[in-house]
Amino acid sequence: MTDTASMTSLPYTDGEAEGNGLLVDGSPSGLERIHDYEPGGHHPVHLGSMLHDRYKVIHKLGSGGYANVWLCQDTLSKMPKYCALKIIMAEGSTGECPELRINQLQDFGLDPDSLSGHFCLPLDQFEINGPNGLHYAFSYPVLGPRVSRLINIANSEDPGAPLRKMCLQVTQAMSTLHEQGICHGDFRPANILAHILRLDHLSEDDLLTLIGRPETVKVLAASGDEHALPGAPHYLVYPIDWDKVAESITGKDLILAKACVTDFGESFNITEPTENLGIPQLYCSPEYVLDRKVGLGCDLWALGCTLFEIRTGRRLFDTFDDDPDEYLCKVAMILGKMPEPWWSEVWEARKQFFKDDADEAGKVVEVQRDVNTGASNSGNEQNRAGWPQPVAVQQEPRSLQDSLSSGLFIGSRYCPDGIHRAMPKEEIDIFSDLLSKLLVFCPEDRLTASQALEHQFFKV
Ligand SMILES: Nc1ncnc2c1ncn2[C@@H]1O[C@H](COP(=O)(O)OP(=O)(O)OP(=O)(O)O)[C@@H](O)[C@H]1O
Repeated sequence: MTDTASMTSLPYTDGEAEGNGLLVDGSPSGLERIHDYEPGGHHPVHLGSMLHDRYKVIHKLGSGGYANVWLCQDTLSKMPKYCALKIIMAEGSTGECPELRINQLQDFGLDPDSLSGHFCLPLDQFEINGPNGLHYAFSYPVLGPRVSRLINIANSEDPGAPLRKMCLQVTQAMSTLHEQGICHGDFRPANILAHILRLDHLSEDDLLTLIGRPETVKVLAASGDEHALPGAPHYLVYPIDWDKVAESITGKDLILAKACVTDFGESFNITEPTENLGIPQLYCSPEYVLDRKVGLGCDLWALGCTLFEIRTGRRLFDTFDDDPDEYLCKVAMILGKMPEPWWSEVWEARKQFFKDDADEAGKVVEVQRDVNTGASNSGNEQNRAGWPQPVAVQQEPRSLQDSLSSGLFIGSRYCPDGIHRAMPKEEIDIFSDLLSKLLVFCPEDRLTASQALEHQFFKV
């Protein structure tokens, strides 16, 4: 059990009356939701279980919105061999499952061989029939933490060089995909993981010494007793703590400065664009937020946000929640006034935050608002509780250079003040130039991924 888990005295439930009535006896941080163990939900898995008569469960790699990912040993192999086994919830295991998108793209003519250097492609695919229904399962190569929080690299003497190298790799990945007529649709750091050294020669015991032994938390019935539900496990497993691995003497060399894009779930053929992008607000291009326009430009905007995040460990347009107005405010504060008709007509709430005209320096000018009520003094009555804080009181960055000037910062519970590294002035200038050419309001004017590869930033 983790420290936080052992400090918690009452069983935890992550909602009101949960469908399955189960409780987690500790911290839910990093875990899948316990009430997702019900018909249509997750497949219950225990450490040591054998799946598909082949994959022995060793540890947990993570969980997402519709799947758990387990570190498994492939027992078909005589030598130790490991994989990441992604088990999709039963209700997601249909023909619409995003994980199957790679097969559809292949049917369209996508060449997986040309992608294999940059993308994490499935090795095996099968079905599991369990108490909660039928689940699709996919095995993948085992990867490490997301590329925007590589503590071992941030701690190194010159983190700039490896981080720029990873920026180059993700730009190459996007360029390869776009050359094949595919828009990724969900390009962001959470979907880009670092490669790790091969684990395959290690015994299970040596592997667990390296990555840490699994920590678990009990799953109980509402009464506090053991439960007897066949559709739920008796404990949940906390995922591998990559920060801890990166801080350890043996683990710090395990994680490599090599990026791998993991997710094709939102990808589409550019001749048949989807109507809705699945990418979170933080990485959405303004033409999608304001006009619902979808295309390669959305990927290029997301690439700009992603490069910033890889190099700095911080989000460029960081917002408190998914509020589109707050997001557009952040964008305008850094990139300036948006073109028409967005500024005057399409972005309806804009007048509550910014004046019509920019100042002499071309910066947007905020409408003065009452900090306590959020009401603007422009006479507009539409303000309401919950509007974003007036941006002026937050000392917001006013340009890409400002945003970059705080350098690299990664928070970690193993380092109380976080890890901070300055970025040289010359690099700030060159990097802000590249970002300014990707984060252009008009999608047609953005650098393409292959043009971006020619930028000076990648030659520093
Ligand atoms: N091949 C892999 N190697 C190591 N860890 C992985 C791998 N694939 C996924 N993970 C880990 O598992 C977590 C969940 O995986 P993933 O994001 O694919 O699930 P999901 O349900 O598709 O998520 P989402 O909510 O983004 O749809 C990831 O955040 C990552 O930490």
